[in-house]
Amino acid sequence: MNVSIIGSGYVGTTVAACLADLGHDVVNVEIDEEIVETINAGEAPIHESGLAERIAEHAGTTLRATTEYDAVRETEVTFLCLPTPQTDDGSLDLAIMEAGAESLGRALAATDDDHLVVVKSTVLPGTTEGVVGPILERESGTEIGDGIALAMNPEFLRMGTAVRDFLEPDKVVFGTADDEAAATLRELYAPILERAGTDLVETDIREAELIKYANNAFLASKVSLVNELGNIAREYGADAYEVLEAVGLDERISERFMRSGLGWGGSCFPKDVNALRAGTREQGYDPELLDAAVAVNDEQPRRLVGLLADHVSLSGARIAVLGLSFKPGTDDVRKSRALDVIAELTERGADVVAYDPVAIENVRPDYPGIEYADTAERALAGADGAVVATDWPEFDDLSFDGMARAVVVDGRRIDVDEDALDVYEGLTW
Ligand SMILES: NC(=O)c1ccc[n+]([C@@H]2O[C@H](COP(=O)([O-])OP(=O)(O)OC[C@H]3O[C@@H](n4cnc5c(N)ncnc54)[C@H](O)[C@@H]3O)[C@@H](O)[C@H]2O)c1
Ligand SMILES: O=c1ccn([C@@H]2O[C@H](COP(=O)(O)OP(=O)(O)O[C@H]3O[C@H](CO)[C@@H](O)[C@H](O)[C@H]3O)[C@@H](O)[C@H]2O)c(=O)[nH]1
Repeated sequence: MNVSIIGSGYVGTTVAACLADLGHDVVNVEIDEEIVETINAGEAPIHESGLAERIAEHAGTTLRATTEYDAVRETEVTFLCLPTPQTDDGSLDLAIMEAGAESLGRALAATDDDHLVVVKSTVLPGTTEGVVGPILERESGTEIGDGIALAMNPEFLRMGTAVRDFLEPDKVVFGTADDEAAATLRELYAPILERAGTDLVETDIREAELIKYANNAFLASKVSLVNELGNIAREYGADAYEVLEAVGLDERISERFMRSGLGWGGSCFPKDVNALRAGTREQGYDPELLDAAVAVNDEQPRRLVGLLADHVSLSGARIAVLGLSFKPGTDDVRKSRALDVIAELTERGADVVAYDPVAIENVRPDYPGIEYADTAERALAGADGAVVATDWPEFDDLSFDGMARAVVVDGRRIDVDEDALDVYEGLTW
């Protein structure tokens, strides 16, 4: 099938390379010329395991990139993989989606061929039919349902495992308004759907939109609940990891997403939970549980620094921060809890020296006032205290010998020889 993908970021690039790998002819439409050139040169614009090989194999044959929206006319299906960020008040910002839909609609005005437009970006219920659809109709001069069909196909991939998550998902969700659109999506996804273990959910567009938010709201709230239980465990002098491992043996609960500590960050959970909270309030409903999930999450970095302050006088102290990315396996620092830890430490007068195996250059421009080390050992050398903010595997069994005083507060439960330290505090154990 001939497919176009609008936007070539984490989602768009992954989906394009994987669909090419499944045998489709794919064109990426992207406004960033550097990304376009990178893909056309057979290279990956982002780092994701399994992506570079796929782009190298298919670029120039069944995968290409362009800045020209006209390319969509050579295809039958277009996926919108554009960013849906949050505004300053936390609500969903649709400006980029609207601009993309306008360009797509204008490109489709010059063809009479039937076209299926699939929203893959995360958007609140009603957006696909209430915002994207009308823009497409206005710009193309074609009515939805009479030449242009609309669908919503949310994406559940995680950063760091994007290719595997796309090709081997737990579920695929198609939100469609007509049988033909659903049939097209089934054909496009056939190899993925044939895989044992992939559930297909076929529903209406509004439900598909909400499934994505409900999924992220559930997972983020689960981690916040796990963190609250972790905080409670600590009050009782119990080990939250032992407690929650046992709790997770109940199949109704599941052992996954049970790691308590510093909380959730990244480019999705914070913005999606906030968009859902803001959108829901507009509908007249107070999402109190989601508010509480955010409040618990916001408190964890302060709790971590508070624990350190019990042992180290922070003003003028040299404090090593181990890990900057929002989770291991990525250089993404968007809404990383490590940044909240740094802000809190700095506010309390500490001199921060930070280390991360890959993310330093993404932090440096916004935090020029702190020191950066090129190894964990160098960050620890002479430090009065250390905090673990990201559970990078290389922090397991790290030597803290070089510290002025080995005071370590761990927000992620790494493997540590506690006996070799002066003080070891776990945030939730
Ligand atoms: N990153 C994830 O792990 C993930 C997972 C599932 C769903 N999502 C959702 O998918 C959507 C896309 O997220 P992302 O992380 O891929 O975003 P991203 O910021 O990584 O990439 C978006 C790309 O779109 C391009 N772009 C912007 N305006 C454009 C325009 N008018 N025309 C063409 N290209 C344009 C940008 O240059 C950028 O390369 C969001 O709604 C997000 O919430 C993200
Ligand atoms: O037990 C856990 C699991 C996760 N986290 C934290 O939660 C955040 C998010 O982690 P993860 O879900 O692995 O990362 P993302 O790549 O942001 O993926 C989420 O967000 C994507 C974008 O919407 C969705 O597609 C994915 O399904 C969803 O897992 C990170 O800060 C993790 O450190 C914990 O603290 N404890």
